[in-house]
Amino acid sequence: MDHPSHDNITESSSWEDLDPHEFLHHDNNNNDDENHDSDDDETTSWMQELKEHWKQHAFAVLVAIVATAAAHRYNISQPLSAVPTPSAAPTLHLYDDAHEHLHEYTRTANITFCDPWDTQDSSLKVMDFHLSKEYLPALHAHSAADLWQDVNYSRVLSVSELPSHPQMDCIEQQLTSSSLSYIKGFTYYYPDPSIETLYPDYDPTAEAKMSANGLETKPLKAAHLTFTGFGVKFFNLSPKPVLLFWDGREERKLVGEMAPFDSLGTATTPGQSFSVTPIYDADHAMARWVVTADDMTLYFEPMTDADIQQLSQQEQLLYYMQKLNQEFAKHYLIHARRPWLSQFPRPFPVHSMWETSYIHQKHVYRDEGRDYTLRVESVMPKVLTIPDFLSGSECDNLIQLALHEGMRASTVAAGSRRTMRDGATRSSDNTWLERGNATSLTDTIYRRAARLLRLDERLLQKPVDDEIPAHYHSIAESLQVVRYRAGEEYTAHHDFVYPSQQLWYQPTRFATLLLYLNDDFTGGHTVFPRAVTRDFHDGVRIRPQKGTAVLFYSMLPDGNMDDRSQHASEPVLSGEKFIANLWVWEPLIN
Ligand SMILES: O=C(O)CCC(=O)C(=O)O
Ligand SMILES: [Fe+2]
Repeated sequence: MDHPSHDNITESSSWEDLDPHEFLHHDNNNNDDENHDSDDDETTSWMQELKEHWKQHAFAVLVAIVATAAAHRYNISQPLSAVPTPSAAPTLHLYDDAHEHLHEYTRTANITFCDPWDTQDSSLKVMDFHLSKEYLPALHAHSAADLWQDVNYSRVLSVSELPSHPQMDCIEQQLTSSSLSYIKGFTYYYPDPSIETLYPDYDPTAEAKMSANGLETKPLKAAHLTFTGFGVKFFNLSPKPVLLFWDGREERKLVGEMAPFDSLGTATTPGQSFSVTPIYDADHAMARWVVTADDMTLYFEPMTDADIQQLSQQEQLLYYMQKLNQEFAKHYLIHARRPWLSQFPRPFPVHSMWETSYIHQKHVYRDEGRDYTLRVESVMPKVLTIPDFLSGSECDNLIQLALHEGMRASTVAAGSRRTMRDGATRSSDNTWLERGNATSLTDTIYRRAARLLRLDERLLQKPVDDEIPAHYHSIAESLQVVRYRAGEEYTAHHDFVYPSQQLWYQPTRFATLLLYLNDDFTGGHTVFPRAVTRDFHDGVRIRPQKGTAVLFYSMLPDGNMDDRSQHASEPVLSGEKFIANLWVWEPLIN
């Protein structure tokens, strides 16, 4: 979803820079079009697209308001049991019978400002973090959103007084009863497993004996990876929307639009250049970066203290929510030694994950009278294969269904709300197959997938707006069938999305179930170029086999996105490759 930038490196730029202060004080309403010739370039067409998008967006907000009100009317479910839900404003409860796993879902579920708890999960470790007192209102906003289940913070943002919350009481106690000048919090993080644990039959004593006997030993070390890519996340800490560009040597490409106080992510390699421009003037950059492997979160931060004072109360809150995330990310990086790509606070994944303790670990489960075997291909990232997940005729029928539906050029994400065609990144074509009725092949596959994922199959149903109680929420997309012809590929990318910070439940893709529908072609292997092994510099490569499923997780058990889940489809050399993707979201679909 998050697509890579290309390999050229910008050396000089042919457009001028703009003082961010001009931008902050620019009147969007009057001057939207001032710097545009009417019809001469591509810029004009995507500008029109953007304008169209903003028009549609206004409509989407209206729909959201109506949906929220409708949800309230239908009174979908019980409120949180532990905390009273104030009754004044409409709330969208996330629970119903099919969503018990979401019971007590709260954004701040795994942070505490009171006494830290013991770790229940041995793969997680407790970490502490310190926050400046200026983040108090932002923390308060998150806890209030938890109380109210305020899906898009609209309620939190519309009141001047937020309700009290036990966590906030703990912070107050901390600040009054001790001499702490900062807020001290606790959460868990997922430490990378050590290389020894990936190879449990490795015997270090054998090695010591060998070297004592003068024999050459090969200590267990992670292979040095040749691929240098990673995910970067850009933040717009300004009260206006901006455009993010990738700046190549000869061309610029729009990565997407960043809403005020929001972010955008992409996959890239060290040395790539990016810039931010006003939405009304794509020719003038206000900030530029050349990304390095040390800096994966990049901030467009044009405001002075005086500008911040000028912001409305809501804008200030959004600003400090983003600064809170930035502050937490520093602590996370120190403990976990990887960038924080989620949005703090972010609870752990609510869906279960298969244990991936060591490479080639096996799990067997029984479904409809048959045993299925999962084999761990990689622990970092978590990748498993399931041979014969589909039968040969199921694969053939899926291909036929897709061809009948009609294949169109594949697109990649451009921000959280748009997609675009980018043939250099993803040259395949694809189609979407909806989950059908109980007798259809697609329904069979969704049910089988639900049992593999150990999820209630109702969660994988398409949401039906006018049947709110049972089917309102879904965690699965339609089945995407992809065809790659010779020469076509999908360069290294992540499947997760970077949700807007203004979405309380932070929806993102959690797992990918990738189904190989044929294998009568050459090339087209799936590669995880950042997978840690002792042997391979290219990570882990999986050779497509008809009927085999690949299950991999885009999230880590601590709620962070797994940057190592980056993967690619190598170019097909001859023949045609067909796959199907089933994407599962967490906690709910956006
Ligand atoms: O075709 C493959 O092997 C990978 C496809 C993929 O990563 C995707 O469609 O997101
Ligand atoms: Fe993918």
